[in-house]
Amino acid sequence: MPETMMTTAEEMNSYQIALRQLENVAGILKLDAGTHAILQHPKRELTVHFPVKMDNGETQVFTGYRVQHNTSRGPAKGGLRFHPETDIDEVRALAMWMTWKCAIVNIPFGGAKGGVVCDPSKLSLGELEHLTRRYTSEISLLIGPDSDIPAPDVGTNGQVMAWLMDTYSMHAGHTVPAVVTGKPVSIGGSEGRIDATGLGVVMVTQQAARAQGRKLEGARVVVQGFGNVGGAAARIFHSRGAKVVAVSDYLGGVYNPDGLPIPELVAYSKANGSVAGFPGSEPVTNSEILELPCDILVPAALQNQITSSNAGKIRARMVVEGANGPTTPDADDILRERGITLIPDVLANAGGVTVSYFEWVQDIQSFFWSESQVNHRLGRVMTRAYEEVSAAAQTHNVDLRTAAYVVGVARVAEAAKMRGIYP
Ligand SMILES: NC(=O)C1=CN([C@@H]2O[C@H](COP(=O)(O)OP(=O)(O)OC[C@H]3O[C@@H](n4cnc5c(N)ncnc54)[C@H](O)[C@@H]3O)[C@@H](O)[C@H]2O)C=CC1
Ligand SMILES: O=C(O)CCC(=O)C(=O)O
Repeated sequence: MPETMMTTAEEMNSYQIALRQLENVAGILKLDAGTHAILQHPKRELTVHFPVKMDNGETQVFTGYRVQHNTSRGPAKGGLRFHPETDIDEVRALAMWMTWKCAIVNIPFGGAKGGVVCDPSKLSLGELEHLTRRYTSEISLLIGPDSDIPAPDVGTNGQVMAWLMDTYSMHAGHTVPAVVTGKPVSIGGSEGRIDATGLGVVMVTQQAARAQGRKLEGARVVVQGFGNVGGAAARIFHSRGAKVVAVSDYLGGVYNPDGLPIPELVAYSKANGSVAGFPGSEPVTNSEILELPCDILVPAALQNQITSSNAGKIRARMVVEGANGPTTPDADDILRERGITLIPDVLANAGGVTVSYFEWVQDIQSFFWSESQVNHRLGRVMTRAYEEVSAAAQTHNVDLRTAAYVVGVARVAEAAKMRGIYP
């Protein structure tokens, strides 16, 4: 039985936090005990240990996971993380969050996530390819275009997705583009997928700002994490007239209260492997960056960044969760009490999986859309999801995270009930 209540909120791991969040809405939704119990548990988990021949001739054994949380609404969907500190509970939490996220944006997928315990920055390109191909072979029991479709997450990218697609296709004996999303466009990826998560973050921020009678133009934005999500979000905020005053990556951050020239910063980061040291800016650490004065704070790196230790020091009007799980439940309470609006991960970063859905549809049809078609459809999905979550917040008089869970969990429970799988 998953344990949620034995530990204080700050000591909880990501899976325990995910269970606590589910528990918070079980009462509102009057979930029966059987349905609640089923939603607490991942449907299927696979742990694999697999060898990779390293460049120095030695064999190293890596551990990987693929967890499918729920498939009531469709095939399991979710990213693949390469990170030295990933573990089964992190992957379980991320899989559960995918289930709710797909339901909130109302796309026909369940939730899954994968992980390999490794530091991709310490692997050569060849080692990374061998690791990806071997992991794909090991999880090929589970994945497929009708069953479970991986995508990029922390530490993985379009190249990794290309190797995954190729390995799966070699087993199948023919090309199967729809087995994975976030692929390069040249092999069946979708226009717009690279920027989709960041664009979705900006779209929901714009809606929330409008609802508060504020504008994005001139708003001060701070972004923690400068990868696929944070980098794109910073670029798009900048292009829409917001003032991005600070950004960071795992090596450190940079701050300029007058606004950073984001296109130059992107070029600097590409050339130097980090934003740290960008000329004309002050250095900030990854904890300092969260406490800078701003209108919009976007944590877009990892989990548990905003905790009870720093939530009282956040000086943003709005926190928009680009990352999955950056805020602990205790910090949620503190931010709410301080009147800081929080747009939760399962809504704020759902643009990525939404365009992954579009990619899967295009692959199945072998009929491809332009970037403006993709972005237009993404805008419709994000707008509707934001409106539905806001409406649930008003109806139940709850914060946006609870409201998002009300929408997502209700849809999953309803699908399960209709299929007659659960009581
Ligand atoms: N890639 C996607 O489409 C989606 C990603 N997400 C979530 O967004 C977050 C970021 O993912 P990606 O951008 O894809 O990963 P990424 O690997 O492209 O980038 C991660 C960024 O965070 C930085 N970082 C790592 N550790 C850090 C630390 N301790 N402090 C500050 N920065 C740190 C890295 O230097 C890098 O700039 C994750 O929580 C992921 O699950 C959510 C939805 C979709
Ligand atoms: O694009 C996808 O399928 C999943 C992206 C992802 O891993 C996430 O939303 O956390």
